[in-house]
Amino acid sequence: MRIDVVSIFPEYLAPLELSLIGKARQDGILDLNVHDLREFTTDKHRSVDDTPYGGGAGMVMKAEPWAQALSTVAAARAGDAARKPVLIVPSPAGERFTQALAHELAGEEQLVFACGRYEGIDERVIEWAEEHFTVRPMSLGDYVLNGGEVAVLAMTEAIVRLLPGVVGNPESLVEESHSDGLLEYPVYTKPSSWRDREVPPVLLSGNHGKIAQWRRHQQYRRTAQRRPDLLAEFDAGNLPRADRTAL
Ligand SMILES: CN1CCC[C@H](Cn2ccc3ccc(-c4n[nH]c(N)c4C#N)cc32)C1
Repeated sequence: MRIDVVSIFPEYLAPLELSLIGKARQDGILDLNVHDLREFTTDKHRSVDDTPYGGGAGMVMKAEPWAQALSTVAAARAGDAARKPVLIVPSPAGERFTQALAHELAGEEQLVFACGRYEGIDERVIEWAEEHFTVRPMSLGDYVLNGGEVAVLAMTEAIVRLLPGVVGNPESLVEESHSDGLLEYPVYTKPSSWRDREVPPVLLSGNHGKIAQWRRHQQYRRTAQRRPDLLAEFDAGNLPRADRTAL
């Protein structure tokens, strides 16, 4: 997978050199390219913003630097030339980023992220970009950040970790939160007794059927307690009757 990120703060993306994402880059699984938007300006002040038409607080990001940057990225396309790369525009006004979307986007050959700042990017850029990209405004969550970079860090990690060869044990991707519509079960490790708190005995039993049943039940309990909205969506018909009464 190729990922291109355009930002006025390229150093914000430095954490993508670390840990599993960094290893994916070293292993050739991920080709990550970060571009400084100011490299695509032409004035001596390297201007990327200006005052908003219609008035209002703050500044808006100018269209031309973005068009120059995104055209350069589009030209460096990876994979099937007939398939437009996906341009993800982090925005509080975007579709909500979810684990399902992470899986969908992990199937793309190239992703481009446009990190806005100030009050956002001139809307005509989004309209123009449709010629070269499949444009998807996307929100990390229902709260306001100061720009798109934090969202790109989170989205990139959520997507890239799903690529084959990135996570050591692919099994761990199966039972994690949101992978099957439920929250993940609690985990424990040595020592079995810690500050008078014991590991649930079933986990020490060696009975894999009972352990699996206990873990599934914990998933339902946690989801019911912490995210009843998810349980409403989840097909409760999968829930064994004994587990339902215990919720
Ligand atoms: C129009 N608003 C006004 C308030 C300040 C905003 C700053 N900003 C500028 C670019 C930009 C990009 C993403 C996000 C963002 N916020 N929350 C999320 N989940 C996001 C995501 N993805 C925020 C951003 C812009």
